[in-house]
Parts: sequence; C-alpha cells; structure tokens
Amino acid sequence: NPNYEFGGIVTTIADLQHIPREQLRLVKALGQGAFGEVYQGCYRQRPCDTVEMPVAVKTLQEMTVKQAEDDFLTEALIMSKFNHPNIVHFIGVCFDKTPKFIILELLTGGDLKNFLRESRPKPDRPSPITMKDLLFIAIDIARGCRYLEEKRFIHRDIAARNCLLTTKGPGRVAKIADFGMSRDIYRADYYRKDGKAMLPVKWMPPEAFLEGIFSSKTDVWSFGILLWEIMKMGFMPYTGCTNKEVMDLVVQGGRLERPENCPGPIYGIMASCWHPQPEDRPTFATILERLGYCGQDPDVTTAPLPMFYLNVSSE
Ligand SMILES: CN1CCN(c2ccc(C(=O)Nc3n[nH]c4c3C=[N+](C(=O)[C@H](O)c3ccccc3)C4)cc2)CC1
Repeated sequence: NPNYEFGGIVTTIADLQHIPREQLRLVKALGQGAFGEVYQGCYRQRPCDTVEMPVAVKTLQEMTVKQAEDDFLTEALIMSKFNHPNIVHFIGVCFDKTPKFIILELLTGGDLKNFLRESRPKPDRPSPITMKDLLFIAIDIARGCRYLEEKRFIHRDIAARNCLLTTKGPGRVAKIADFGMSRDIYRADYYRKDGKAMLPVKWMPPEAFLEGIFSSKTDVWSFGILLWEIMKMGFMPYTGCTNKEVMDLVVQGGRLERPENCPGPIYGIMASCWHPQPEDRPTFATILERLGYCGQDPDVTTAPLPMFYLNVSSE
C-alpha cells in the first residue's frame, strides 16, 4: 500500500477515516471520474442515526490494475491532509469491499467550466451572473491556491474543469476539487506523463513543459489561465491551437489576449502570472490582494459581461 509524506508526516490507509459500507447509500450518478463513476450519496454518521448527510462518492471500478488502485488511494491520502473552505473536504474511505469508495463533500453546482458556459448571456436571456460574481469565484480559488502554497503543495492542474461550485445560485462557493495530476506525480513511474498527450500544456509555464520544473509558480501560471477562462466564461484557451503550437507560441513570448470586456486590472493580474521567469510571477497572497482591490473598484465590478452570441463559434 502506498504511503504519503506531507509536512514531514507519513500517512497510510490505516490513518484514514474508514466508513462502514452499511452507513452509506448511493442516490444517483453525478458524472464520470477518472477511475469510475462519481455518485451523490447519503452518509449516516452512526448506524442508529436517522439523520443522513449528503455526500459525493467517488468509486474505483471493480476491474482495475493494482496501479489504479494505488492512485485512487493516493488521491484520498492527499485530500485527507487539507482543511480549507475552498478545497473540497475529505470525509473518509470505504475500502473494506469492492467497489472501493472515497467519500467527499458534496457540491451540487457542478464544475466551473460548465457553469461559466451555461451562464453566458444569450439573446433572449441576460446572464444570471455579473462581473462581480466572476471576481468572487476567482477570489475563492485564489484562497484555495494560497492555502496550498502555504502548505508547499504543488497542485499541477489548476483549471476551471477541476473546480466545483457549492451551488449555481447566489452565495455559491468555488472549490478546488481534483488532485489527479498531483496524485500521478506521487506515482513512481512518470512515463504516462512523458506521453505529453496527458499533460495540460495549455495551463503550463515554459519551465514545466520544457524542463519538467514544477513549483508553486507553476500553479500561479495556471491560475492566470484559469482567470482567463473565467473572464472568457469557459472558452478553451488558445482556441484551435495544438499543444505543440501553444508551446512554440509561449516560448517565443506569445500570450493570451485580454478578453473583450475584461477590466484592465484583472488582465494585469493574469498577465503578471505569465512572466517567463517563475520568480517574477506573484505569490497567491499578492494575487489575492490585487483581486481584493478589483472587488472594491466599481469600474471593475460594474463592467458588462462579454457577448458571445454575436459570433457563431461554439467555443
Ligand atoms: C445541471 N447541472 C448538471 C451538473 N450537476 C452536477 C455535476 C457534477 C457534480 C459533482 O460531481 N459534484 C461533486 N461534489 N463533490 C465532488 C463532486 C465531484 N468530485 C470529484 O472528485 C470529481 O472527480 C470531480 C472533480 C472536479 C470536477 C468535476 C468532478 C467530488 C454535481 C452537480 C449540477 C446540475
């Protein structure tokens, strides 16, 4: 069984909260995870309890190779170490029988990329959200990233697709929810990542995809791309470019343009995340401070959202 060293402490499966299967009830499928289905479920904290807590249940499909099983466990070990309002909370594991389960906090708003795309203004329906909502989502994720930075944990895959919302409605909180990439790096053999096909190149800085150098400044670059995703309400970055074209472009100093209607101060923040030199990129503490100022600036918070329906591209 894999173990996981974090902050000088080694954790193994024995250290995780184990949840008896009879205290769990699967309700409905939420989506397809990397290892198998993700379900909405109910968890009864004690057998005698009548009250049940809604949870998300990640399943490891029955027929898997040992490696996938270790990866699944490693993801649980990683998530069990975090405790922050902008990181999806780990509740426990249910590994006594197959299929194995990881029990996590349930977020019912779905992933951030789909939410942004669904929230675009339409000819017959103005957007249900405003620039201020987009800014608050960015601030939530920046808080989660600052926590990881403080813990010296490198996520390696900060992107809108890996973030979840507690609800689509007002009062929504955005959280970092997927640790698949950082989990894979804990795996001994890196070959799968060297396939390049698996790497989120469009979210990576040059030193990462050229030399395999990762640090919290890698996550800062990715956060800049995430900020661009938010301001473009779910567009794919570098639309239409292949990974190779993006690597060549970025190495030569090419960068994503300021999205239409994106307030200058916000574009300034994302551009600062894309310095060629990692050390010239801001910390998440600085990013949070600057996002906070933007939130106090009416020119920013009252800025109109971009219009997409004037062009026909689905992206
Ligand atoms: C009309 N809409 C359609 C979509 N719908 C949903 C769609 C998906 C979800 C959902 O997966 N919620 C989750 N809560 N907790 C975790 C979840 C996933 N987790 C995971 O760990 C998943 O691996 C994960 C991680 C990051 C992003 C996606 C999936 C942990 C909730 C509502 C709302 C109504």
